[in-house]
Amino acid sequence: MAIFVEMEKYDYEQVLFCQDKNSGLKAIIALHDTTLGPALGGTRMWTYATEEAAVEDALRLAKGMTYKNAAAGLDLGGGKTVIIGDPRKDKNPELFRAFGRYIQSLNGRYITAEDVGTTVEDMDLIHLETDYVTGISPEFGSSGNPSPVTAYGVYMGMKAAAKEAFGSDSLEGKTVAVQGVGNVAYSLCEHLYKEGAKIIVTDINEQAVKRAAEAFKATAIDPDDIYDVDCDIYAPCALGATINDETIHRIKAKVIAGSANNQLKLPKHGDMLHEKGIVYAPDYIINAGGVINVADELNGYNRNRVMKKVEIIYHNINRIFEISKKSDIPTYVAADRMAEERIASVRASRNQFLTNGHHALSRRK
Ligand SMILES: NC(=O)C1=CN([C@@H]2O[C@H](COP(=O)(O)OP(=O)(O)OC[C@H]3O[C@@H](n4cnc5c(N)ncnc54)[C@H](O)[C@@H]3O)[C@@H](O)[C@H]2O)C=CC1
Ligand SMILES: CC(C)CC(=O)C(=O)O
Repeated sequence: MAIFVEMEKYDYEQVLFCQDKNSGLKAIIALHDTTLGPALGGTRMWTYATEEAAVEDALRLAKGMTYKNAAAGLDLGGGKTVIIGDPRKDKNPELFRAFGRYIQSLNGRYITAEDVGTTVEDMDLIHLETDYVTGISPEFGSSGNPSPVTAYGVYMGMKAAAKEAFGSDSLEGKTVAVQGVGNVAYSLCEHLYKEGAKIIVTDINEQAVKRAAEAFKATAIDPDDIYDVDCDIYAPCALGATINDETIHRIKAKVIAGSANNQLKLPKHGDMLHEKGIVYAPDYIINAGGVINVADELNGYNRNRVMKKVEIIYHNINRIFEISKKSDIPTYVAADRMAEERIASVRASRNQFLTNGHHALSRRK
């Protein structure tokens, strides 16, 4: 990969490669755009097939955070980290502390939190080295694991998408096929189960499937069968790019609404969903609950306030559908438009001359 070509193509601000021989840390922090404020986005730990795949993931995820934070109305930019390694085998306290020092070196330009493969305990280790970390243990006045709040937002967004597709936002009796029953999806299933949805689950981790199948009377299926199953709603809640050339013609659902980041492998897959009349709730709109939750820590955390704020996802998803219908554009394009307009308006107003402490002229006596 020609890294500067890639950075220029999507206008990335900065990419930081971090290594610590002692602990085995190999991390990539990607900062996409800080027009709206410091970049906030989680840290993913994953076994990547190649270093190039890790860089690509960090870049895609960071750009997604810029759009997610902008569309959610947060005064935050977009960034993300990937740590190369197996979260079950390669973690050690020194690794997260070394990573925490790298975050501290960015002096507030980047704030992290959990993502796939990282936990509240990992964030607590990072916190030993820097304050620029959220989702740490509640005893520090923090919000802990963001996943239940992400799940609540996905549930709200799924209801809005159901209303669009079926004329009612009730999920009672609807069949929802959930791919990946990790932190977010387990909590999502709790909401679905309470509302009387029929749940189908799959995961590459057999224990995770068993736990969800037992708790929610869900039907367990093999990972590859999720695309062929008869269902009303497909909820991708594992990794990205599951809507692709191989899967798109197999999906029978009328609605796609799930927590995974970067669900569309390529933009053309969003166009294809639009042509097929499948109601797609754009990933970074529907899964913004987690970041709304951790962002609240920056002002002194209040759970009740957060749960109210997260309900905005229902309205944001509706707004996307309205823009999509009015302009006859795919929903992912409508979402991009909403986010880009907010960033552009802030960027334009920042072009005004400001005599603040950062401007050379303000130091003149
Ligand atoms: N945790 C959060 O608050 C947020 C998470 N997300 C996104 O939601 C998704 C899920 O996140 P978490 O629940 O936190 O992660 P997790 O790691 O707890 O759960 C992911 C699950 O997907 C399973 N999985 C991986 N590949 C699979 C495959 N090919 N087929 C079936 N299952 C597979 C894993 O075994 C795991 O159980 C990720 O894409 C994440 O980036 C987005 C916003 C916030
Ligand atoms: C803090 C996380 C929940 C934010 C993030 O990385 C995401 O929304 O993907």
